[in-house]
Amino acid sequence: MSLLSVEGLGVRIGRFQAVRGVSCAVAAGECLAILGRNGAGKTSLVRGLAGLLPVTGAIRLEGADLAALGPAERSRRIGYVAQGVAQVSARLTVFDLLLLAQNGGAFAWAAPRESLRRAEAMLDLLGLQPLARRTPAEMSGGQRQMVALALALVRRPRVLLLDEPTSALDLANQLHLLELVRAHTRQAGMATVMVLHDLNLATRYADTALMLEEGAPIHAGPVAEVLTRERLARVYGVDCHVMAVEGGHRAIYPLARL
Ligand SMILES: Nc1ncnc2c1ncn2[C@@H]1O[C@H](COP(=O)(O)OP(=O)(O)OP(=O)(O)O)[C@@H](O)[C@H]1O
Repeated sequence: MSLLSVEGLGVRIGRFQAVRGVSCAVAAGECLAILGRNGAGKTSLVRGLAGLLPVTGAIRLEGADLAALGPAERSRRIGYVAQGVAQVSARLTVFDLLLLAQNGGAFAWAAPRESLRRAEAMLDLLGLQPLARRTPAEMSGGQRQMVALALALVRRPRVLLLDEPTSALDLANQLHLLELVRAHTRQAGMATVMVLHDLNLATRYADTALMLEEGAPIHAGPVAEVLTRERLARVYGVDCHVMAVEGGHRAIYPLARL
């Protein structure tokens, strides 16, 4: 059974139908990449899944209808890291934020030992120990992007939604973050949905992909089947060389705009 399944999903922004007719499923331990051109509806789709935009159709989490869950339960089960790197004004340190996140945002005078342990483990996992006593205002955009992932993961969600999680990261950190996301997804048996513009990162780290065009799905399946030369030409208007590379991955090299 899929951990996350979506059937006939529509997402509206006000009166605008940003997404329509999306059906897909993500198994426990797998990563789905949401792909498509600017304005295709990728962010709207993940915001709909996160409960931040009104949806039609069905979203099921471990077989249960998501609409039946209250907002607190929903946010406990679904971790969401938004697009862009927000300027957080809170004068709280990364460590405090990691404790607060585990408590559903509620302040507690004394954090349980388990929460302290988990916050430490998350700092270690993401290599964020040197930043533990800093506030987000005292960090770079890329560092804040790593912290945003830590804040989502520390709550141990069943579904992780990431909107362009590597947009502010250098080459090494792009790989570091996505390796970590994939390993954590497998190990925790989560379902991860990530919007990615970098098709090479998608072929390397996603198991499956969903390509959107003008709000509608045009292809879904194993990532290698979705990212073919013909489809890239049609969707992006770019002729690409799609090569098999070491590790069984594919590399996509853009040759020319068509
Ligand atoms: N507040 C809004 N009101 C009306 N339409 C909107 C609003 N916000 C976004 N849209 C439109 O919804 C469509 C989908 O936007 P969305 O942000 O989901 O696209 P995207 O695929 O994530 O794009 P990008 O790759 O540029 O981030 C776009 O055509 C956009 O112009």
